[in-house]
Amino acid sequence: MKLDETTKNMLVAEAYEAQKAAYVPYSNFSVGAALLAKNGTVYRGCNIENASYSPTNCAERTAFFKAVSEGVTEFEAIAVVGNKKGEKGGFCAPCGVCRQVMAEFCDPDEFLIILGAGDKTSVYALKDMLPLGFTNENLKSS
Ligand SMILES: O=c1ccn([C@H]2C[C@H](O)[C@@H](CO)O2)c(=O)[nH]1
Ligand SMILES: [Zn+2]
Repeated sequence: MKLDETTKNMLVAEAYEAQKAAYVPYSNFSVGAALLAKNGTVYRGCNIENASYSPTNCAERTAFFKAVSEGVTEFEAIAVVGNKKGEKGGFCAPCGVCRQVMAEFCDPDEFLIILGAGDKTSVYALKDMLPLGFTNENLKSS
């Protein structure tokens, strides 16, 4: 999919809005995500940390799970922004677990990951962020 500038900028702005809700008392690193579904709906997500650390949910997965829990499973693109509170920071690339969740629902050639940092953006296809990923294709009999 080719992403136009307006959509890209809208998604990054939505990701910055989502970032405001980040619950990050342990890392102080706030992440926001904005997931564009094929039906046009944008799902915002933030990271949500926990005193026990491992239950922490990343912003990207929060956005995906919000959408999937509402029956929406087809997606175009996600924008991600992240930085330490009070700092500017650079691009925040999705962690491996979030890339795996993306691979569950998204076409690796088509789905786009937009990284935002201030006015800068950088766009990647999922296949370039998760080469040779394990998917439901691997579970089919050969
Ligand atoms: O792409 C990323 C990378 C990190 N985090 C969160 C997890 C944790 O709350 C904090 C520091 O790792 O940032 C995300 O939400 N998304
Ligand atoms: Zn993650």
